[in-house]
Amino acid sequence: MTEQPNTPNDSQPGGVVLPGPWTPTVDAPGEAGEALHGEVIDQQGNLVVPEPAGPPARRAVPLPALPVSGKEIARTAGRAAVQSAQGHAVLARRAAEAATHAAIREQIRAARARGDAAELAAWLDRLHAAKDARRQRVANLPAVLKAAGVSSLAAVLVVTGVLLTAGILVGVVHPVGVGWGDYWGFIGWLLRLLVTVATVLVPLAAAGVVPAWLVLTHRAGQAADAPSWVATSTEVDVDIVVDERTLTQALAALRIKQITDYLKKAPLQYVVPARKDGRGTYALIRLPGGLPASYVTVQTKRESIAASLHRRTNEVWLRTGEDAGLLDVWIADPGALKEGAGPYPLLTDGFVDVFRGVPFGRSLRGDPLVAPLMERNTITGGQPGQGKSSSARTMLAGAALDITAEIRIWVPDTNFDFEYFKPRCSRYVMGADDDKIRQILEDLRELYAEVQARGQLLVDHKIPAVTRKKASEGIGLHPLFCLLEEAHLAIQHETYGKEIAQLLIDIVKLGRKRGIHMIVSTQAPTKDSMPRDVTRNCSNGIAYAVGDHVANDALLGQGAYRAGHRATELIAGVDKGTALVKGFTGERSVMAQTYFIHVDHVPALIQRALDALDRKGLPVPGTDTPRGSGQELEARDLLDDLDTVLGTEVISIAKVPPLLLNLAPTWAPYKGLTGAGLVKLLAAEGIKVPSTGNRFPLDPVTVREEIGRRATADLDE
Ligand SMILES: Nc1ncnc2c1ncn2[C@@H]1O[C@H](COP(=O)(O)OP(=O)(O)OP(=O)(O)O)[C@@H](O)[C@H]1O
Repeated sequence: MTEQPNTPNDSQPGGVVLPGPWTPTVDAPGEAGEALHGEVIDQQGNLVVPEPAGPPARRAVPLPALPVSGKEIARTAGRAAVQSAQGHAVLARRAAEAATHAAIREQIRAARARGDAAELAAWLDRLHAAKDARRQRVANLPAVLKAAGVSSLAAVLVVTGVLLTAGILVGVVHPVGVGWGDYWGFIGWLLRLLVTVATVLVPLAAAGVVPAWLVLTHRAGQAADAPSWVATSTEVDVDIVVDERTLTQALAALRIKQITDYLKKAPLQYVVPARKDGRGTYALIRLPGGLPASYVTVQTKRESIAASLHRRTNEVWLRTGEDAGLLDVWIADPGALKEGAGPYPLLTDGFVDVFRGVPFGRSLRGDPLVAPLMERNTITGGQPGQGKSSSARTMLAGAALDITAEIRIWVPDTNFDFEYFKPRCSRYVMGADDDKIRQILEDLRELYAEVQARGQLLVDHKIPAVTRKKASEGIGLHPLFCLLEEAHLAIQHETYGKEIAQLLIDIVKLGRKRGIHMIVSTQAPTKDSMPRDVTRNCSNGIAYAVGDHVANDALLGQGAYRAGHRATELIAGVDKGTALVKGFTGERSVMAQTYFIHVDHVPALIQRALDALDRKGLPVPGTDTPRGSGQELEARDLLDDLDTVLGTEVISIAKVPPLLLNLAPTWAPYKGLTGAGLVKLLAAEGIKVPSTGNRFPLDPVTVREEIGRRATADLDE
């Protein structure tokens, strides 16, 4: 029987890998602590609650300084009065909604529209419960009033009784003869005191209540449109309250005929009325007249809706709902993007099971996002300085905290971004010179050989893909995470680029089922800088601000731009650390804010992983196998291979690549090799193929002469 991939299991070498998306614990995997799903626990066992994000920052809207005329002042006062009046209507409507249980009824309508029977039943129960509770309150009202009346009467009687008794004692019984006159004088003084207190307090209370009421109604009235005759040119830019009314207005402003005609007859139908959803407002709208939602989700309409609602375009999210006529709307609170993802949850504590994914950031709505890793590859791209390296660092930090995972990092450039990962890596290359790129090529050849070897292991163990259990058995199927940073620099290298590109293609195609995850990072993927077979095989896509739809679709999938999934709307510099990601949730794409791990925080994090390995007496995964050994690392010589496949006759160069491929079918450089490519390779070996009649005939004698020349050169040396 075959096993299900990605089934967590606790029988790995090095101890128990604890479940949970990133399963932080009080100690290293396999040690004392019990797993707590998705919660971060500090060394003392306390739950670490991430700092709550502050309130959304209001954008300051610079207004030109205009001279304020008397007319403007009058209009401003008029507007305040009108809004206060409108506020009464708004409050009355809210009261009516509360009286009719409107909020519950909305949920009932939504559940009915979704066909969610369980949800519908639950909301119907809630409606009945709310109605019963109200009925009960009304039924109890006479008793309550009666009780209040009885209590008041009793209080009056008690006070009167006390005063009378006091009067009798004072006026009649008292031995020193304090008379009735003094007693009535005292009662009169008491009454005057009460009247005085009342005359001071009542106007004071009235003076407070009226302004408070006006402020309340004015605020409520801001949600309604004031008439144009009280509009001024110096209005403050108030936030638009996103509700059914403002959404309808925004849709009406699109001037789409079906919507305009429909609104003349009836209000728009809100399957889910506008309601607070995370850091924004959500609504589901049934578009009228057979209008497909895809007509509204396009860029220009989205911009227009954003303008109507005083939002940035990337704060407005429109999608086609469950059927073509349903428009799914989510509008971020102003400035919600600026809140960021908050601190990385495993900064000081916790470990990970990579089969459950690693912490990545938060969605725009504010939900935590986990990057799935197993059976996947990741491509990340965007303009310089937007956060590509940082997101790769975040993913690899997670991987490093699973002590069963091996990590290999290649940076074909001179930068410090990943230096602190070095002690946790089995292969690490950083540098831009030819030697470094050649080392990267050799490491990729080695990795490709490992892909092949792991394929055989899957066959031997009769499993279609690596599972947690198999990954933990120490049979060479442990999770392996590789990063090729600034991949375009390696792929476009004059000498080694072509082979690197071909190896990448083969590795991303075959590696994922074999427990190998490749992260390729680049700026703007084009057909020259990133083979399409690589982008197509990366089911995780992370797109920071990109310049055009080509880069967008290379990162987020074919057709993403047309369907409105656009990283082109992110603004370079402004939206640092914010990316549109695909493959992380059930949605086609989601706007994500990445956890940012400063380079200086990496050493402690890596040390935690090393300590955990140490406690288990385990080496850093992969470091016990020296480079290039352990696996059958092919090293072929082109001229020797040509000597083998060529006969004695001159042959057209176009016919040679299939012969080479036939000789070494798994040798990456021969895959996809063309006649023109072979001409270039031979030129690099010092053999010039003539173009004669555009046939480029290859003379085997030339090849064998070169082999002979090298042999004697070796002897000469
Ligand atoms: N998630 C984030 N939150 C906050 N700031 C971030 C985030 N990611 C990146 N930054 C900021 O952006 C800067 C650049 O990030 P990073 O080096 O990851 O960008 P890059 O896209 O890899 O750039 P380059 O292509 O030049 O290497 C960081 O130093 C940091 O200040």
